[in-house]
Amino acid sequence: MVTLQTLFPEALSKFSLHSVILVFSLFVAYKVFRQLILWPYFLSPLRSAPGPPLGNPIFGQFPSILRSKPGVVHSKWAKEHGPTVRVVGPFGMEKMMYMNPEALHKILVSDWVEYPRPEFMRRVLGVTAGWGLLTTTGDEHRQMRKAMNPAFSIANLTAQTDMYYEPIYGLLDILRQEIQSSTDPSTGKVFHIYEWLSKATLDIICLTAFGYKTDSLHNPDNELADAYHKLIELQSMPNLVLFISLITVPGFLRLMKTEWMYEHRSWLTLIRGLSPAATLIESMHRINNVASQILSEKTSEASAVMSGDTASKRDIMSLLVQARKREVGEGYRLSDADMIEQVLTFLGAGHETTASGLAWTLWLLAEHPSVQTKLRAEVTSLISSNAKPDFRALKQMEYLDAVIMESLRVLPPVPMTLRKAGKSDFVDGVFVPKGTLLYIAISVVNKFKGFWGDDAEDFRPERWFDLPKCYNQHFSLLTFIAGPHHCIGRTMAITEMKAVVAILIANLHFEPAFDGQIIQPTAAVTMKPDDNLPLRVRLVENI
Ligand code: HEM
Repeated sequence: MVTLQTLFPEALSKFSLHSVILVFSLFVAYKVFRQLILWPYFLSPLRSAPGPPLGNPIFGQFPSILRSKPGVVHSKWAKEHGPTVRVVGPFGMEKMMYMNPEALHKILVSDWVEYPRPEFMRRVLGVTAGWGLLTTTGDEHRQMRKAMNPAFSIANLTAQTDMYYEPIYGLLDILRQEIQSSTDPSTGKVFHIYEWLSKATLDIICLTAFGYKTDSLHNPDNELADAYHKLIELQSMPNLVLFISLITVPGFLRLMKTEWMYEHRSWLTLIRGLSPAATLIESMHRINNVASQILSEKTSEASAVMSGDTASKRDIMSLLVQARKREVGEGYRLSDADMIEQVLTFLGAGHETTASGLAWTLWLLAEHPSVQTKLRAEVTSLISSNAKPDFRALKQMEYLDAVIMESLRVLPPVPMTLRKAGKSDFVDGVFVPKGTLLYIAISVVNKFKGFWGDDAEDFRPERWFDLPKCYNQHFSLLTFIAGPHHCIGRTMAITEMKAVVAILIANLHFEPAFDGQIIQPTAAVTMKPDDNLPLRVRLVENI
C-alpha cells in the first residue's frame, strides 16, 4: 500500500522531528515566560501585595538577600512595606513575610497543620539534624511531641541543672590558666570565644541529653565530638545548595544511609565539588554508631531502673527510654530508630543554637560595659555564696534574665524559618495560593518598631522590666517561635545560658578584641559568628 511515509519518507521524518523540537521549545519558552514574567507581573494573586521591586528577571531579589547580612535586607523591606511583604526570589518564586500577630497566629498556631515546613527544608533537616520533631508534622508530630514533652518538663530541668557546672567550670579554668600564663596577665588575652563556648555547650548537651561524657574541652578527639564537629563545619550556603540538590535526586536519601555508600564514599571525592557529601556520609555514620551504643546502654539501664537496681538517670534519653518501657498497649511508642534520630535532633537543634546565643550575649556585654558591670554585681552576690546555682536560683536573678532575653531578641541564633501554604487561603487580607513560601522573619519581628518602639534595634535589657504596650507575649519575640512547633528546648536553653553567663561574668571581664570591631554573623541555618568572635578576656581581679 502506498502511504505518505513511503512517498516522502525523508521529508516526513524531518518534518515530524522538527515539529516535535519546535513544539517542545515553544512549550518550554512559554513555561519560562509564564514563570518569570506573566506570573509575577500579571497573574499572581499576590502581585498587588506590598513589597520591593521584582528585581533581577531570573533571580528576583535573591542576589540582594545573599549580599546582605542575615536579616538586614528583610528588615529594610519590613520598614518600607510592612507589616505584610511580598518578595520574589529565583525563578519567580514568591515568598510572603508577615509581622501581624493575627497572621502569625494563623500560620503557626491555629492552622499549623496546613502550614508545614517546606519539603526541601524537612529533607535538609532530616539529613543533618535527624528525622524527628523537626521533620514530622500533623498527627505524627503531635504524638511524638507528647511522648517527649515530659522529658523537658521544669521538674526534669530542675533535676538536671547541676550537670551544667562541670563543663562550665572546666571552661573557666582553661580561660583563667591561659590568661595567667600569658606575658602580661593584667591585660588579659584574646580568645576566639565562640570555639570555646561551642565545646562547653557540646559537653553540656551530651551530658544532659544522653548522659554521655564528651569532654571536648579537654579531649577534642572524642568520637562523637569529632564526628559532630566535622558535620557542623560543613554548614555554609554553597554546601546547603549542594545538599538540597543531592537530596532531590530520587533515591539519594535512602542510598546515603546504606553501608555500601559509607564504604564507597570516597568515590564522591573523585567528582569535583562533591567531597562535602562524602564528609556528610562519614560523619552521619559515625554519629549513628555512637547513638546506637548510647541507646543500647540506656535500654539496659532502664531494665535495671525498672527492677529498682539503680538510681534513676536524669538525662533526656534515659527518661524517654524509661517512659517507653512503661508504655503498654497500642499507644504511640518511639521506635529504636526514632530514638537514634533524637540524638541528632538534640545535637542539631540544641547545640549550635545555644553556643551562638551565648557568644552573642558575651559580645553585647563586651560592647556595653555598663550593662556588664551591673550584671556582675547581681551574679557575684549570688555566686559568692552559691557556686552552682540551681534552676530556681538562676530564675530569681532578674537582671540576668533581662540580659539573656534581650540578647536573644537582638541577635536570635535562628534568624528565620520557613513554612509552605498547604492550602489556598486569605492571610492578613491577602489571598495566598497553595504552595506559596512563608518567610517567618524571626530577627525582623524581634526588632519591629511597631512592637518594641523607636529603640527596637538597641540592646537595652531594662526594657524587660517595662514592656511596651504593643508587646504581644507570643508574637513579638519569635526567637523560639510559637505554636505546636515552638522550640521544645526553650527553657533548657535559657537556663543553660544563664548558668554559663553567671559563672563567666562573675569571674571574667569581656571586651572587644580591637577598636572598631564589628560582628560577622553568618547564617546558613543558625546565625553564628563567622570569625569565631575574638574577644579580649581579663580576670575580674585585674579590672
Ligand atoms: C538558644 C537556643 C535555641 C534557639 C534559639 C532555638 C530555636 C528554635 C526555633 C526557632 C525552632 C523552630 C524552628 C522551626 O519551626 O522551623 C526550634 C525548634 C526546635 N528546637 Fe530549639 N532552639 C534552641 C535550643 C534548643 C535546645 C537546647 C533543644 C533541645 C535539646 C532544642 C530542640 C528543638 C527541637 C526538638 C525543635 C523542633 C520542635 C518541633 O517542631 O516540635 N532547641 N528551636
